[in-house]
Amino acid sequence: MRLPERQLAVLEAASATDERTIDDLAAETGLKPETVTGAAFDLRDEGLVEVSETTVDVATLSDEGREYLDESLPETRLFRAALDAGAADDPVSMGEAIGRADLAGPEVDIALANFPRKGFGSVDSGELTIDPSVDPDDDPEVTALAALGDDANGDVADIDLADIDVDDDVLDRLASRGLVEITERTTRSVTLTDEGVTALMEGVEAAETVGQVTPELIASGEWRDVEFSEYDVTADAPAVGGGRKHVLRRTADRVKDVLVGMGFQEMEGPHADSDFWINDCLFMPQDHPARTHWDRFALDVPPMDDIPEQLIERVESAHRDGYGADGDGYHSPWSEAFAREVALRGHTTSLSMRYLSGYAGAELEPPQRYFSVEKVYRNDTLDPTHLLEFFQIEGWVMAEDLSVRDLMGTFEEFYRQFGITDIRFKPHYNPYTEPSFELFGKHPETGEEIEIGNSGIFREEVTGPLGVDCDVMAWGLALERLAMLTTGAEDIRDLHGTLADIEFLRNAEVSY
Ligand SMILES: N[C@@H](Cc1ccccc1)C(=O)O
Repeated sequence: MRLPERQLAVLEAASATDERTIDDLAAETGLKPETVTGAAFDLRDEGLVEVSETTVDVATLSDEGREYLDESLPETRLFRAALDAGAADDPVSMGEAIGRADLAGPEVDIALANFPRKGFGSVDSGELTIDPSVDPDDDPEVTALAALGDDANGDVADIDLADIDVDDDVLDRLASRGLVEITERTTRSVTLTDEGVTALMEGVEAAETVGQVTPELIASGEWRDVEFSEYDVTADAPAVGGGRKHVLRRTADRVKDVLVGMGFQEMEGPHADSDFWINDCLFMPQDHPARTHWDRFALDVPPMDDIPEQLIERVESAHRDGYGADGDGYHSPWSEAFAREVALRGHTTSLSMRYLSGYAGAELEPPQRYFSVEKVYRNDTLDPTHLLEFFQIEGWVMAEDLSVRDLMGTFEEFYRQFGITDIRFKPHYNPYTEPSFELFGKHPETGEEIEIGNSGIFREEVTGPLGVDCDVMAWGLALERLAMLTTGAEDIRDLHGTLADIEFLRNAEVSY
């Protein structure tokens, strides 16, 4: 029989009568434990060994536990200091006992909490009394700490809980104090089967195998002749957490791919923009509540001066007098100075305005499709579905004769690419679109309908002054909400920010 070298080494080191652990075999063969595990599973598949598994609870002292093992628990030190100060006879002041015990920082609270709990004595109006019948060396927590720290070299080690005699309650207490950590450990052991013994007696030869293809093997052509070891995808291996793109960034990339695939071009433009592009072009009255300070991050910078004069005039006239023959304006104040003020954009519809007006590039002839996936800023209150900064998926289609069916069909097609087929529409109001619709999607975990976007067909009061004389349907969708639907995250703050769970970020998938 021929076996790959590592399998042969494990086979020879294994015994038919003694179970040998992976660690033993690794020490004997000089192979890494994960290599031995892989080889053991291969040998098992060939019927040459048996692999058994046992799970044990092991305890390890934490750094703090180790420290107390060397220097005594804070409450023990407090007891001794109080005893020295005569607290067995008369109460001593807490300050004096703490000073004598040389307790500092958090140790003081730890000592004062555990001292009465253990019946060492009492703490009353700033004074300590001790119970002289107590011997702090009999404290079961102290004995347990000593048992856990006691390995042959006096080093901290993992101790199999079955090997020591420590009460469960005491152990739980030490764990809740953060002095020991209890974990489950699986140990695998290997024994030769009859077939394994027979194979060894008949003689096994080592076949040289290659674990990994290298550029050298390919370049030299040697790969044709070597024998490759087989992969066992079920074998244990250390997890490698490599760097990867953030799930939100990957979702954004995916959104861009989908929209480009649907024939859209990407827009770009400034995060800090004039109120003109953010609001005035959208026929948002200047005294609209959302334009006041509580929704807007105003910036203390000079006003924006390079806005086309004629466009300003047309927009102002739409606000004051309305657009078209039967137009009726807002009859509310309109100030050019306010229009030129700069703020962080609260939506990326500012980019749509720049492009539709022809300011961002060429005059556009229908049909056209544009999008952006960019950050927006709102002075909202943080909660599970709101952040102060988020990504908006902005988009619009310019064409002759668009209808609500085009709008709905576009969203159905877009969300279908993410496996979302049950979006719902709700009539809505925006000052700049008519009709308007909010979009809702069902959260995969909670079943709740969450708002995922806002959309509509731009009013003539918007398109007219921009110089567009056909239909434009448009939307702003929330990237984070889409990611909540695709990843199942229930709180937007689980997706990014300081609360996000690193394991979630390592493993979250973006659906394709
Ligand atoms: N600007 C809107 C989205 C939207 C864009 C274009 C048309 C209609 C709605 C929002 O932020 O909610």
